[in-house]
Amino acid sequence: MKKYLINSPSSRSYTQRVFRQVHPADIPFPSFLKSPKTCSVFGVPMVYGQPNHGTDYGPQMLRKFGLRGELEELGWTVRDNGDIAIDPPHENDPKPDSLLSGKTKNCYNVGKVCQAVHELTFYAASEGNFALTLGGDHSIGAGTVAGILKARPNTGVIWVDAHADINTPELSTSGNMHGMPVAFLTRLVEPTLFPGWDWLESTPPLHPAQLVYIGLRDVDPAERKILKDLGITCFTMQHVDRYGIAGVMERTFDQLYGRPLHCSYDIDAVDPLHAPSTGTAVRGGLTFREAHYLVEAVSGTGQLGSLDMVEVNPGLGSESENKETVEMALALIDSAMGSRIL
Ligand SMILES: NC(=[NH2+])NCCC[C@H](N)C(=O)O
Ligand SMILES: [Mn+2]
Ligand SMILES: [Mn+2]
Repeated sequence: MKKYLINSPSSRSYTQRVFRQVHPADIPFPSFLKSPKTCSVFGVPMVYGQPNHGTDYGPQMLRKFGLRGELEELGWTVRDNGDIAIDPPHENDPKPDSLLSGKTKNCYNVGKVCQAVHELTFYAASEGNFALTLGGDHSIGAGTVAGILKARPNTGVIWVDAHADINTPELSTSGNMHGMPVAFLTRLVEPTLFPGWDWLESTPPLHPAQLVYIGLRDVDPAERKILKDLGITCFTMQHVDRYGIAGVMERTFDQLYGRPLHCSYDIDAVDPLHAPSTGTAVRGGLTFREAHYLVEAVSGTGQLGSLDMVEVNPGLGSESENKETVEMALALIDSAMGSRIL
């Protein structure tokens, strides 16, 4: 019998491995990745899913702070595909019928960027590569996850975020599309109603049972209802308090057992004390160690095949805040890719 209840007794299998494994060499190699282990890196300097400048500097800053060298040190063959070209939205871009579909800022632009991104992650994953996507704002998660699902349809998605990003255009109060990718992925939204999004129909929908949230603490009222109606597993910050991050990870792996894993890490899941430079910071987030343990545990399952690091905005804060945020994001990528203390 499948267990989706967060309080169900643990199957232990993942957990035992998580605690046994302390060295990257001990992490079991996912059967769906080729050898030598190869990481395809995609920069997606996207800003049009939200109102701030600066998320477009995310990819180049992560590279500048030493991404490639650190991945290579962890034993990865790195294929850095550079940044994808993103055209700004144009006033002649097709617009959805607003009566039918509510508010979507830059709908066509975001859709087209996600289409390009889904082709990249699909291709990388089909070749047996690890797909590492550097954002950019979180609207691109609709693209990364859709492409991964096309290549590995039974993938389990761990959405690490202060926010649920599951607003539908109808219900969104901001109209910012970085608050909507999960609604598109789970098909709460009919892709053909939205110009730029028809390609999504060629990808498998994300089933609610394939999705787990960790770190939530700022959920809109309409999102709360959706999460409840769909029965999506949410580990809010209150659950982190209650079970501890290790308990949350155990429960996550119980639900997603046996699936390849994708982790979509919004840096705003981390407490603003450690990652202040992000557009929608919310206090009361993951501590430095909780944020790391989360990805160490995911990596320790030996099932992680793709990762997004998004919403790093090195243009928002002071110089030291920006540096701290980029360093935090980079350290989290390292942990997800196999870095351990000992
Ligand atoms: N990826 C993010 N940081 N999303 C923030 C979303 C905030 C809010 N729920 C909205 O829909 O606008
Ligand atoms: Mn997000
Ligand atoms: Mn967020």
